[in-house]
Amino acid sequence: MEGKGLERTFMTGEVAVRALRGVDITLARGELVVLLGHSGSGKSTLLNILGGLDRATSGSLQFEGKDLTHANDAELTRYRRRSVGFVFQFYNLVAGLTARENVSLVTEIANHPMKPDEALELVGLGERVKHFPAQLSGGEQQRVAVARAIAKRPQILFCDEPTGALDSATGIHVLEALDRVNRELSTTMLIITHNVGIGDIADRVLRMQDGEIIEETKPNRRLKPAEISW
Ligand SMILES: Nc1ncnc2c1ncn2[C@@H]1O[C@H](COP(=O)(O)OP(=O)(O)OP(=O)(O)O)[C@@H](O)[C@H]1O
Repeated sequence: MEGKGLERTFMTGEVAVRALRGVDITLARGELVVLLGHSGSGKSTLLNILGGLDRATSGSLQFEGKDLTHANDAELTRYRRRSVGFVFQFYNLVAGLTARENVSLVTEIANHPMKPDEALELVGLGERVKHFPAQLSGGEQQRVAVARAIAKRPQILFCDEPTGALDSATGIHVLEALDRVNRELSTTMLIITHNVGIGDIADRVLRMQDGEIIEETKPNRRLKPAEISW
């Protein structure tokens, strides 16, 4: 996917906040990219635009040869539904449903979904399918959220601070689940974090500041999540 010259200005009363100031970004198929940056640098704004949750004020956006720049609401909804998965900091699971049922919410409306148990197996929760969210740790709940996001086999997964609410040891299990999904399903991934250490599990690291990408690095070797700490 490719964004060019992306700008996003928010108007709050008379005040204009330029959250994105001309971002060029390309995500190759199957690539795992980590997006670093301090609070307020524009990471979530960029993710929301790439994921079709928001529109750029100017600039262009392409996905798999399709132009999303001028997509209407129905086209953006179709793009999100068919092609995109999201994982957010807070897991947003339905408390009254088991892990399996939470994943089924998505697989029932998708075109070629995995079986819920297969998705839960992939994130290491094969033994927990009948548990309710309250019976799972924070890291396990986040892995259910990952299973839910990938069960419809999206081409691209956007993760906004997926380990933000977790301690390092638990967060690593979530990153292991993401890493496995990326390798086994070749799902393209963009992971937002302000945790510099997480950059070591990526194919490529981008750093944002004041609405711009100011640095791009390619680690010599992509580390396994178990090899990092923060
Ligand atoms: N809906 C909105 N209305 C007005 N201003 C907004 C809105 N969303 C974001 N902003 C502003 O845009 C800038 C970038 O915000 P954004 O949430 O993208 O940053 P971030 O890097 O994701 O930060 P964090 O790490 O805290 O989530 C900030 O100055 C923020 O206040």
